[in-house]
Amino acid sequence: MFLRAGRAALSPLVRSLQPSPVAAMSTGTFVVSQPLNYRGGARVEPADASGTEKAFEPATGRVIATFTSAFKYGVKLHGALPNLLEGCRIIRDREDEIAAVECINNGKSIFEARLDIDTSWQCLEYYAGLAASMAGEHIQLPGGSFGYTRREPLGVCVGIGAWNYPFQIASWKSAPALACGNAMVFKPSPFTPVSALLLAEIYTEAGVPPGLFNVVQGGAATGQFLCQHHDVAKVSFTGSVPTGMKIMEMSAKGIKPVTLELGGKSPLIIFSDCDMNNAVKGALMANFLTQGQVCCNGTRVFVQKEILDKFTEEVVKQTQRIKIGDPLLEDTRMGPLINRPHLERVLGFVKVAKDGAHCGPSYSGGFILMFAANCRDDMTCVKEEIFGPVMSILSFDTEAEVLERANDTTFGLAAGVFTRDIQRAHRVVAELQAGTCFINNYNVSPVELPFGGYKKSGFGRENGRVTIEYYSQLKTVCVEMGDVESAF
Ligand SMILES: NC(=O)C1=CN([C@@H]2O[C@H](COP(=O)(O)OP(=O)(O)OC[C@H]3O[C@@H](n4cnc5c(N)ncnc54)[C@H](O)[C@@H]3O)[C@@H](O)[C@H]2O)C=CC1
Ligand SMILES: C[N+](C)(C)CCCC(=O)O
Repeated sequence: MFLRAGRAALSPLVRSLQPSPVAAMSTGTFVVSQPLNYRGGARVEPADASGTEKAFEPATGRVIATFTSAFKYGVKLHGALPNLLEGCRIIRDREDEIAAVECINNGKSIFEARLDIDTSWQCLEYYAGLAASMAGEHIQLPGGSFGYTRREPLGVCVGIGAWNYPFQIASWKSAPALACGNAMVFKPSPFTPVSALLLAEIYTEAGVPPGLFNVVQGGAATGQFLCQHHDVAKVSFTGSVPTGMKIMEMSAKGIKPVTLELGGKSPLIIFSDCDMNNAVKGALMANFLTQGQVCCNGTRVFVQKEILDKFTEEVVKQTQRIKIGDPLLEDTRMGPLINRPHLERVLGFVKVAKDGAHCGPSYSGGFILMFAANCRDDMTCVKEEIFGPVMSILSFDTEAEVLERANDTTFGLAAGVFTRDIQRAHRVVAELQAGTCFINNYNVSPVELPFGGYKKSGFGRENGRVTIEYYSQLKTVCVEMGDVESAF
């Protein structure tokens, strides 16, 4: 039975930031006063404002922005390929400032926010390279005739984001969309409306034509409006399964392709021949990034019986060392959950888990961290996505048994295996029903690798070369070099 929590005294940001409109940020002081919709290359108040919403700083509960939701939208395509490399350079230059905004609005630690900004500029850099190498095929046909294919943009793509990786999600969607010659209208989660605006301004500064990347603020109604809009050619969505179903239904009416990055309840399998030190670090990476609010987290940790006690003991030891508190402090590794209703939802799972497993929560304010040992597969905390810092540990005997249990879920986003036996590692991942599998690591995200799910975790991919296919359409050109052989 183990738990650990606490709320550090909120203290001023010690890092000094570059002068900028949002400089000198420290916990409890940051306020955004500029408009949060972005259109035609500038921050604007929408003409068709449908009411205002508030955005909060999770660490203090303070309002940091009051913003206007929008409902009308028109975007023109320019057919210009944007300079993503320059965007990448600006993000790197402004990394500290963007990370601080992300940390304040989301609650994740500044340390982690910087890693997210790294994977964001890496994504722009990657697709800047791919944009120049996009090519079709040349196919020879009888009689000297031939055909070729060309990749063409889809048009205006809509990106709808969740609140857990606000800047990264906006980057992972917009970079491939723009690299393929599309325009994008991005709607962030109303909980985290701020950092997408920084990305929009960076694109403009990088010379991206006005109107190519736009930000529309709002909740479900704005999202629905965008999905149903007749000018929209594609929707890429990151969020929950129930919303994903609605997005697919709406898109089906317009025969629009969708990419769905949805939830998960991923297995992490630890065999007794693993490198224990790495396996424990892997389990922490699989569960506690962004306060556990990560879709691909390996929340069902299956540990082979021989090493269960030792592994559990080590996980507890290292979990107790995680520094919880003010997310803007350099040594903090875990901040608050996104908001109080979400905290209460997570605690609800914990309460139910306590009846069956050896565990227990401890919290104060928005901060909590716990795990449940000796879980059973039928427990609610093992079956349902919690989206919080709650790791469930289960024991197993054999490879065949653990594979069956690992796959016994309607989700299929990610999975992991720790073992020193290379044959077993590949045999096991081949059997795992998950779109993204890790061997001897977890939750690393090289942008060169496609990311996405199986089953109810969605379809389509983000990152990697293949994502070009999700943001473009293939035109086939058939060329006759002889005479027409008419049937008439
Ligand atoms: N697979 C992945 O990459 C990720 C999946 N998620 C999943 O997202 C969930 C948490 O994120 P939330 O923001 O709470 O999810 P959510 O589904 O409530 O909201 C996601 C986005 O959809 C918008 N939205 C809500 N209803 C809509 C509707 N009817 N039509 C159009 N748009 C609508 C929201 O305003 C928000 O921008 C978790 O279940 C998590 O697993 C989160 C991050 C990454
Ligand atoms: C970056 N990573 C792999 C930890 C999570 C990305 C998916 C998400 O948005 O939850």
